[in-house]
Amino acid sequence: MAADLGCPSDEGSHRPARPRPGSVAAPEPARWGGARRGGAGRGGADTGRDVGGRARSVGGGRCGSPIARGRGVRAGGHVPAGRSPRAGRGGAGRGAAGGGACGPATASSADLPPPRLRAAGRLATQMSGEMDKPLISRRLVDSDGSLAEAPSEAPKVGVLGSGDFARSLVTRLLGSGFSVVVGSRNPKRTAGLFPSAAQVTFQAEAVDSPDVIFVAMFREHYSSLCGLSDQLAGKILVDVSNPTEQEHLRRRESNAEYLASLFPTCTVVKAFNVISAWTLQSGPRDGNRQVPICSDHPEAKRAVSEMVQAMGFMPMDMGSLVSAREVEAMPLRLLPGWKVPALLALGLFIFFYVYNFVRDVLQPYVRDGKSKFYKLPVSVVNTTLPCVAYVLLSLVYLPGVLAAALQLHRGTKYRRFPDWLDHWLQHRKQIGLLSFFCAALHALYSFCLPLGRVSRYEVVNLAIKQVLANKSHLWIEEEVWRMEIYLSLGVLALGTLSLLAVTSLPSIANSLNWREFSFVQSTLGFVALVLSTLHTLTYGWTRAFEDSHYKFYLPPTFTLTLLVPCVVILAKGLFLLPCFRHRLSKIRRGWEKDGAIKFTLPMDHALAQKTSHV
Ligand SMILES: NC(=O)C1=CN([C@@H]2O[C@H](COP(=O)(O)OP(=O)(O)OC[C@H]3O[C@@H](n4cnc5c(N)ncnc54)[C@H](OP(=O)(O)O)[C@@H]3O)[C@@H](O)[C@H]2O)C=CC1
Ligand SMILES: [Fe+3]
Repeated sequence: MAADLGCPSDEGSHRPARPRPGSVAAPEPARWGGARRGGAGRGGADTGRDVGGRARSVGGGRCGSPIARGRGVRAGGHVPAGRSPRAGRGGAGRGAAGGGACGPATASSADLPPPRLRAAGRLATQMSGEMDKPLISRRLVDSDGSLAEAPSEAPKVGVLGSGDFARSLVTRLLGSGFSVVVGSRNPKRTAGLFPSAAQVTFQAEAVDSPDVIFVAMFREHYSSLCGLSDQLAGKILVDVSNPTEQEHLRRRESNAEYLASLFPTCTVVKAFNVISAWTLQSGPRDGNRQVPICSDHPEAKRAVSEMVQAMGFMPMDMGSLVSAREVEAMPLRLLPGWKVPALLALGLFIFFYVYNFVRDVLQPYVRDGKSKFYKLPVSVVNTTLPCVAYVLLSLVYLPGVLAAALQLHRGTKYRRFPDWLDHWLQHRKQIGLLSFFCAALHALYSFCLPLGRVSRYEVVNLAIKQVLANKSHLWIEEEVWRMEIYLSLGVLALGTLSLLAVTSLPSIANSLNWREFSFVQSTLGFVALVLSTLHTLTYGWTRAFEDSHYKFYLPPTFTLTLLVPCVVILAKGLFLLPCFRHRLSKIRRGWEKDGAIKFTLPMDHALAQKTSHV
């Protein structure tokens, strides 16, 4: 908490001595015209006036779209003092008591000067006007491809810190049409790391003019900014930080809330923490465009959201600053939703691998003393993978069958499924993708089998046997047909599974309507299950009925794998019978057996009318 930190409230004494303006800043581009950054007139106050003036003229009427203008007006509107929950947090009591918060003792967010917020609104408005421009604006790119010069009318944004994240952020901000001032403890050392269009200066100077300041530093260094609390008052601080997993578990308070408690006169917005420095630099991609944002101040949130959009990302409103903890947990998650399916796949793999090992390796060794341990790396794995793929695929469709059976039994769809079934239904996509992964590996292993020494020796040995037995033509018609059908069905099943996997990608799924999506996932998925079953049956052929294939009294593996898929296929077939199908479709349209809602299908209604006078 703030109190632990004991940030000094006599802010003046801690403020670092302001450097001689212009001593280390990036070389001033000639085209900057009115926006004076360097030379004798580059002092903080001057810069502030320039930016303020610019913002005013932009807010006055040259912003982009009418929507953006409308937003800008709202954003710039008067904000009632009591609206910000921060007002309660950093109030006079805490300040007067000289608590942990940095800055003037009596200040609170209720005192946020409206001009600051108006400027933020104007900034957002101006930014949204830039949204339809390319991410890396042409005029910013030097002939050598580097970012050179920000346009003079660009809205100004501050960035504190000069690390990896700050550098990528600055590059993207410049490329999106912003003017950026970077605040560093040692600008001389770090200036060369930034594009020449960025102004790199001391922290105290950097926070003077911008209304939105990104704090691209680690949490433990936030308190070192306490000396700037006077200058930061009323500004929007964007917290981009991420805790480590241990820090997240140990601390109850999010980094953003901690920053807000240190600077009660500022408005803190949590954003960009889920975007890596690399993504910022290389530009947003489909899968990671979303930027969750939260803040207690709607106007500040809107201003940052529009910046996010201007930078090519998609803002996602996560509510007030209490959500920051949840937002900070997002990058810590390791493949959420995959844990149970992955454990299931691993469990099945171990089970079938051990089963195949006992049958194919241990049994010949124990019974005949034959060493078949060479089968462990490829052969046993390749017998195991299709079993896992096949069972997993049937487990994608089993919960749907169970849910239908439950609805038929209950005579309603308005009762919750048990939790385990709910979770199972939610994990079907991951289970399906793992099934596809195992099937693809099975195909690859099968392709590689002829490359191994084993199959080469087997072919040669068979040929020698044929020669010794004086046989010139080995051709078993039934075997040939079995293998041809088996291979063809396998390829068809894998092809259908690939289609399912591709359509589960968000970018493809979003381009399909609901009917198309459900046709692919439900109908084609079921076709894939049937094809896999036929593939397994042609592999097994008559082996299930031959004693020699029951090793240690264990049935062949394929007979085990057929159990669940056959149940699913039979149940699906059963639900297609008119009596079940009709009842199920009534239930899914809201009909209940004994409940309050009596639902009559239009057809029944017509029938009832026809027969009512009989
Ligand atoms: N890297 C990434 O991909 C991502 C990072 N983040 C977050 O961004 C923030 C910055 O990360 P990153 O850029 O990687 O970290 P770095 O360590 O590379 O940079 C941190 C910067 O903080 C500045 N700083 C200010 N005061 C201090 C101080 N007292 N001690 C040390 N440094 C100080 C330094 O700049 P100077 O010396 O110029 O003052 C330094 O360059 C972190 O909170 C991180 O969680 C979030 C998402 C992704
Ligand atoms: Fe196969």
